[in-house]
Amino acid sequence: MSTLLSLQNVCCAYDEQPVVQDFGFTMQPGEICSLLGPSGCGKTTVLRAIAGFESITTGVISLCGKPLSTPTSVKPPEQRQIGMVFQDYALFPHLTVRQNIGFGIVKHPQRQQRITRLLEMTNMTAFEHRYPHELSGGQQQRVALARAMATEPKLLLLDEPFSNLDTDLRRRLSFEVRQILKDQGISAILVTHDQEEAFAFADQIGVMQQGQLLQWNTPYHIYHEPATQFVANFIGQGHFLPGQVQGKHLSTELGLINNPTPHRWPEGSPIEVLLRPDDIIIDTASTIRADIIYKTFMGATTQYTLRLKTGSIIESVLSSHHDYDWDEEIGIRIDAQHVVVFPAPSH
Ligand SMILES: Nc1ncnc2c1ncn2[C@@H]1O[C@H](COP(=O)(O)OP(=O)(O)OP(=O)(O)O)[C@@H](O)[C@H]1O
Repeated sequence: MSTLLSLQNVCCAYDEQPVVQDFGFTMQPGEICSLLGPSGCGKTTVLRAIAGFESITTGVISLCGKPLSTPTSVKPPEQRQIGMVFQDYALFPHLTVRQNIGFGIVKHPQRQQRITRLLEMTNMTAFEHRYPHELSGGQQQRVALARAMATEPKLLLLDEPFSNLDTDLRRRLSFEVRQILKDQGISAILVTHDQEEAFAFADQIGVMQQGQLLQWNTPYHIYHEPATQFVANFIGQGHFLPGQVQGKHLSTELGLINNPTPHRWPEGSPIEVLLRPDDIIIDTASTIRADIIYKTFMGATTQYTLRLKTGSIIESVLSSHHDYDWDEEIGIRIDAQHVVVFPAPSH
């Protein structure tokens, strides 16, 4: 399959101040990706460079093998066959839903049929004669999506499109939009700082920090095999427990753990093991004891914050059928499928 989008060694700067550095990834047709990272890390700048609103200082951005941006040439946004959906919907207030959707396809030979199809696809047929101010936030975002899809772009760029909506609607709409994109085979890049949204929406996720791409992989691999400590901390919950390399194992205060990379560090090297809440289970017979210092009931599960005898803090998530009390001492053990280890930071 030929590559849809490729970024190679892309750098972007504002007033000669670099904000995106040596950025690179590729996307296949039909893929949905997400750029995830803390505020100010450069997500929107990358998206705007792909759309053609920002120039690049090094590297190349190509679509279907043809360069869109190089440091010396920038194809204008309207010639890129790339659609964009923004956080604030950006609908035309004086146009109806139908007119908004049809705005970019005035010369389309089957304009009315296409609009009707897009109205159906986004479940907005009943609202076609309304104006944007007569719509809810979720409905406005559906119209913005239909308008962006009207021109049949090769790629859709979604810049925090759900962030103005309340949590419940955000989850539902992002699920719906993913279905529409997948049904239509439309490729998309979602920019978000909400990791749950990125996990639910994207086939591939790029985690960014300070203008750099730290890891580009599936949500599963990003969660279970984070490439750096920053990714491990940023994604999901978890605590690092200190330990040492001991043969094929890692020696920790929770006992010996299988070392997934036994040849990586010499015997005795200080390391840190990432333990996710689902890696720690209750075992009443265990000699490893921990005190419950905090407990959060979450419906189907309860999350316990546990203090080990050394003072280290870890977390455990359990079915809420079990109900342990604050301050209760419980037996625990590790049941980790994916052990993530980093060298201990040198102080
Ligand atoms: N027009 C601009 N002029 C100068 N600096 C800018 C401009 N736009 C963004 N920046 C800076 O570039 C960096 C990256 O900004 P960007 O908007 O790409 O980050 P982001 O990851 O999308 O952030 P957020 O999640 O808060 O939207 C930030 O430090 C920001 O202050």
